[in-house]
Amino acid sequence: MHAAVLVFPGSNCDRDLAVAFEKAGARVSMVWHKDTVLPDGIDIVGIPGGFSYGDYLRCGAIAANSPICGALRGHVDRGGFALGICNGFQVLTETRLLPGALRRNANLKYICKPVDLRVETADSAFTAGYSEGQEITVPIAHHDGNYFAADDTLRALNDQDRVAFRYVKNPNGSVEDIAGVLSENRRVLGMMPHPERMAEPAHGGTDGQAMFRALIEQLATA
Ligand SMILES: NC(=O)CC[C@H](N)C(=O)O
Repeated sequence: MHAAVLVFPGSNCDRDLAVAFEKAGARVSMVWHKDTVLPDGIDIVGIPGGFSYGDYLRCGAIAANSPICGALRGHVDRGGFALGICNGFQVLTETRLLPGALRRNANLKYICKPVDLRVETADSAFTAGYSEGQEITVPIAHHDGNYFAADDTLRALNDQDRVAFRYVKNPNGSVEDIAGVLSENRRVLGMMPHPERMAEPAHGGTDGQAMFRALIEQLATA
C-alpha cells in the first residue's frame, strides 16, 4: 500500500501521519504543496494537521487552492481514498470534497486535550477495525473544529450512515456532536481528532492504531 502525505507550509502533523502509515505497513511519499501530480500508484492521500499557510483567511482555504489539491481532487474523482485529519479535514471541506464547514470553537479558544469518541459506523475502510458504538480516546488540538452543516446535509449524512465519529462530550460546539464524516462513496474521511497521535504505546494510548491497520488491510483488497 502506497500512501502520499501532503505537506503545506505550516503543516505540523505530516511526519506523525507518515509514521502512523509506515508502522501499519504502508510505503509513504511526502508530497509538497507546489507539486501538481501525485506519485504513480498512490492508494491513499493523507492530508495532515497543522496550520497550513498560517491559518490565514480561513483554516484550509488557501491550501484548498494550492497546486497539489488539483491532483487530490483528480485522485478522489477517480475513486481514490483520502484521509484528512484536523487541518486536513478543514482542507477537505474547503475543496468541497466533504460537505459542511469547520467554524471557530464555540468557546473561541484553542483546545488541546484527549477526547472520547463514539464510533458511529464500522462500514468504511477507515473504521472497519472498530465496532459500531465502540468508544475510543484520541486527542484534539484545534481552534476551528466546530463542525457545521445545513439541515439537508445532516439528513443525508445520517440517512447514508456517513457520520464516522461523534464526540461523547462535545468540546467545540459541533452540530450533532459530529467529529468526523465520510464521503458518499465512503472513500474520503475527514475528522478533527488526531488518530495518528494515539497510534503507539509511547503516545499514551493506541486507539488510533486500528484505523491505520484497517486501511492497510482493506486497501490491499479494494
Ligand atoms: N492541529 C491542527 O491541525 C489545527 C487545525 C487548525 N489550524 C485549527 O487550529 O483549527
